[in-house]
Amino acid sequence: MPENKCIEVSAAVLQRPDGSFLLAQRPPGKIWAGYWEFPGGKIEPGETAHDALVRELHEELGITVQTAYPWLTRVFTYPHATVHLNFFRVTTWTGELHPHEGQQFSWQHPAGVLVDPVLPANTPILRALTLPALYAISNAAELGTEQFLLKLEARLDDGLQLIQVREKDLSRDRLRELALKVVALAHARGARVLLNGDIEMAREVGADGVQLTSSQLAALKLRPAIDWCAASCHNAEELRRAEALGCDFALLSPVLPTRSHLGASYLGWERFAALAGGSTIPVYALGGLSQADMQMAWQHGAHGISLLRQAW
Ligand SMILES: Nc1nc2c([nH]c(=O)n2[C@H]2C[C@H](O)[C@@H](COP(=O)(O)OP(=O)(O)OP(=O)(O)O)O2)c(=O)[nH]1
Repeated sequence: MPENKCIEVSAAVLQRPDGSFLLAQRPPGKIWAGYWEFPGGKIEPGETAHDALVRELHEELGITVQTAYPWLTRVFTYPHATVHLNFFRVTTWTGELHPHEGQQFSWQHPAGVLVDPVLPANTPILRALTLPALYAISNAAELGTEQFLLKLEARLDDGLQLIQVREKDLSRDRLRELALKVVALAHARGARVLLNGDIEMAREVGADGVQLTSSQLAALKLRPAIDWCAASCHNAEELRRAEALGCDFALLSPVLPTRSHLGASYLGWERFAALAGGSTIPVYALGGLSQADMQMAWQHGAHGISLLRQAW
């Protein structure tokens, strides 16, 4: 088989409301037999990635896909070929799961996958699945620190899992103080915190990661050594840069007009979809949104949404 052969593949992250997803074991006789993967297969000539997904899930599992959101893509080179994987999140389907090709299936949770081994191309995909749909941005600037911390506690109790501390008006000392409190509250409830723009302080306060500003993204030659590294992007060039730097996910904004940038231009959902489509890292939609926009964001290729005022 020629080395440069690139196989187009569609794969489904079949998700249940509790967040668990289905993995399938590759059957004997196939390349990488015994390895666990997301159900799917090769795109046939003339098919779209979505068509192939629907066909494969019908053939392999006997189900009919009802809702499939385009999510991530990934190119990976195996000794046998290079694969271009198109991952969809499938949230509704009809029919009972029935293994038509004799393979094993297992529902797994993002917090800890218990089957082994998983196809090597899928490692970052499993990590991306640990990211929640909602990414909340702090708003101590408008609420005041005390009020913000009270609201944060309540949201954490409601299940908030990912927070960005972004307070441009605070002095470094006040920001450190706030970030330490946010990290303590969040970690007590298993939530993660990223600090905007300050890699050193993110480490100092024990944050889980850093949210790079677009100017940091442009200037950095290497991904900062910290568990989670996200980037704030506004166009295709910045998104490609975030992917190339090895960022774990991106924010893409502004999707809609926002109160903080009145009169500024915004992307709109079609442009958002064109930019986020084909991304190799999860993209959160940001700007002028509310929780009610989640479905819209998923339909346009977002991993989820990021909220500032509307989060609290
Ligand atoms: N289905 C699937 N394939 C994956 C995943 N990750 C990954 O690297 N791959 C690779 C393995 C294979 O090289 C390729 C899929 O090809 P395949 O041989 O399974 O496709 P198929 O089901 O159409 O098989 P066949 O009809 O040609 O036998 O993509 C994944 O999560 N799901």
